[in-house]
Amino acid sequence: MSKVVVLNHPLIDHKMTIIRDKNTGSKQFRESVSEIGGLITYEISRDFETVPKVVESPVCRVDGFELAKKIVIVPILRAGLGMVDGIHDMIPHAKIGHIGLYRDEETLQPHTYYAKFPTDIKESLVLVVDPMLATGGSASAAITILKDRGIYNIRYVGLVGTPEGIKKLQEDHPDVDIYLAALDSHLNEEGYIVPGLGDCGDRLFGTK
Ligand SMILES: O=P(O)(O)OC[C@H]1O[C@H](OP(=O)(O)OP(=O)(O)O)[C@H](O)[C@@H]1O
Ligand SMILES: O=c1cc[nH]c(=O)[nH]1
Ligand SMILES: [Mg+2]
Repeated sequence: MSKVVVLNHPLIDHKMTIIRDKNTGSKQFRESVSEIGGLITYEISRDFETVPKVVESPVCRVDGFELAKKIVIVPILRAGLGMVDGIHDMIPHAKIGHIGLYRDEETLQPHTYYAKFPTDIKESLVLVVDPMLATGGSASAAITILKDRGIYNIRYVGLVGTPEGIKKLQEDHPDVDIYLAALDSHLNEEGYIVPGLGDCGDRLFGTK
């Protein structure tokens, strides 16, 4: 069974409260989503494998390290895009793939409209990023899209999750560890996370 890590960090909690606040404007919302993406990445990269690397400092030869695996960030469009800059700031050499999915408002089922990945993604550690893990349908479908292409080294990185979403993701993809900034109570009848932060895509892009 996969690991579920709910990050417990004062800066993350502080910024999560900013984005939960309905009075937060779109500029601060966007900036905070991105910054939380960066903070999560710093925390979850503690166990990234490294390999030795020798360099010459201006003074002498020094034994150092570099990341063993390439990293690919795969945001689920649209809302996942909001986390990309913050993650990329932490791992500037990471490449970026994209999966386009939207959730049908009535059935809550995910529909795929786009998928594009770097050519060397199979040898990379893939971070699937999406702020909202609600029913878990979108995250599960995105990971299935990757696995159908032979991509298996995957972690899910989100901001707000629900027990329902975690259960779905763990059942469908027991090999994919789940990292979240917060675990919320439940879904309401419209499939929104309670307390959540509303429609993340709409708040990021001003579409409502
Ligand atoms: O866990 P689920 O029940 O599948 O819900 C979560 C999905 O819903 C939102 O996307 P949405 O469909 O609103 O698309 P958008 O990001 O383009 O607004 C969110 O960004 C997730 O991708
Ligand atoms: O609460 C929710 C659930 C799905 N998608 C969102 O943006 N918010
Ligand atoms: Mg949306």
